[in-house]
Amino acid sequence: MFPYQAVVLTSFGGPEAPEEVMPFLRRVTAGRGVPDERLEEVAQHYLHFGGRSPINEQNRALVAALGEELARRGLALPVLLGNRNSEPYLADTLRHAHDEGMTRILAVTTSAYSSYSSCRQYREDIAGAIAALAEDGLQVAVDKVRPYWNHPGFARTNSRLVTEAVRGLLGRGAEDGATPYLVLVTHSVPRAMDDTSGPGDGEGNLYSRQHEELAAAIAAEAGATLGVELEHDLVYCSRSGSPATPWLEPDVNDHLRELAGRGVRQVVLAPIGFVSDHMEVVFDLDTEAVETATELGLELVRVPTVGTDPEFVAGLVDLVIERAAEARGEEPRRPAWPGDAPRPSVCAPGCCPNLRVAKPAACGMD
Ligand SMILES: CC1=C(CCC(=O)O)c2cc3nc(cc4[nH]c(cc5[nH]c(cc1n2)c(C)c5CCC(=O)O)c(CCC(=O)O)c4C)C(CCC(=O)O)=C3C
Ligand SMILES: [Fe+2]
Repeated sequence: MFPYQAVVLTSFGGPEAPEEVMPFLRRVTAGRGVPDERLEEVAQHYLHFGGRSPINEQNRALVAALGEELARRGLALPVLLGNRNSEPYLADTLRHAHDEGMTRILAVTTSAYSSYSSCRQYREDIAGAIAALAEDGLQVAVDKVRPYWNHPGFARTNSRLVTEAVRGLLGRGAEDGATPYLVLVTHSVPRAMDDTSGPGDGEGNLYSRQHEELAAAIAAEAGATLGVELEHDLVYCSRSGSPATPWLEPDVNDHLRELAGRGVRQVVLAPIGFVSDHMEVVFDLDTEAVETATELGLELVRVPTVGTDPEFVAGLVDLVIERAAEARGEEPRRPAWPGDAPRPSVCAPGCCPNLRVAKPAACGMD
């Protein structure tokens, strides 16, 4: 028996028209201490693209790809989309699912790592959606697949995409024979959020450590495949919040300046922190960082995100099957690369805490 009646791709959401931009930004930042100047700046990023984020279309493509891969494995499971910050909202999606008789649902988030923003906040919003239905006497149960930063489907796909990008640059041949420099990039978060990422017992900084570990593994594997010594750094983009609050650094633009100063001429920029080419990627990287690189005379190649890459999609379906086996009380094989420590599918109590207000969170032991 398959324990779930549907999969819900649980994502951030984004605006699709200019008039949706400010309401979206206010919803995302409610109670999060983001200054108005920052909101106006980010509104301009969206308006630069006609007020439309590419994220929803990308999620719809992933929903379709997941449905096809599930069907290919003999699992005729509906795949739904539920967002945290724009339509279709998660609560509405779960309500429709309940109307169709689906009461046990598996969430797959579009976020791979451990931290409050990338894991617990999704769990809080899942709990909020379940509570909204419960107010109307409707019961749904939601489980979630584990954070998949080190699931081979995500990690190895990133590694292959980086390898292909570096190979492309090597093929063109730098006149001085220099190897391109690999810069891996993810969303910055407040230092306090990173410090508390993970389950307390000496495991803080899980967010930055997971990225560091994957970045090093990719650099080593791509270098070995191509027979070159590939230097790499992990950097951060999309810093928000108050300028007085410390966030993870270095910023990608500052780092490109430093690399150019050290004589680097070619950079491969790999957004390993994101699963699709959404606004952070098309603005903060493809617009802003590309502009910085151009000013510096750096050649920059941006690696694609995993998107709907078949190896990534197959990995997500593997995770669905793994979680279903766990729900049946079995002990499935839980592959991990890099390392040998897959994250638990049910989060530990107090994992990646909300540092502002205590809120109920689903898919965990608290
Ligand atoms: C770790 C992380 C991810 C990766 C994990 C994941 O994917 O979830 C992520 C993804 C995303 N973040 C997104 C958009 C925004 N994030 C903001 C603000 C913030 N993000 C934070 C963290 C993260 N964010 C944090 C700590 C803040 C500060 C406010 C707060 O403490 O919550 C703001 C407010 C304005 C600003 O200041 O930038 C916006 C508009 C979009 C949608 C893009 C699109 O529309 O295409 C996506 C996928
Ligand atoms: Fe964000």
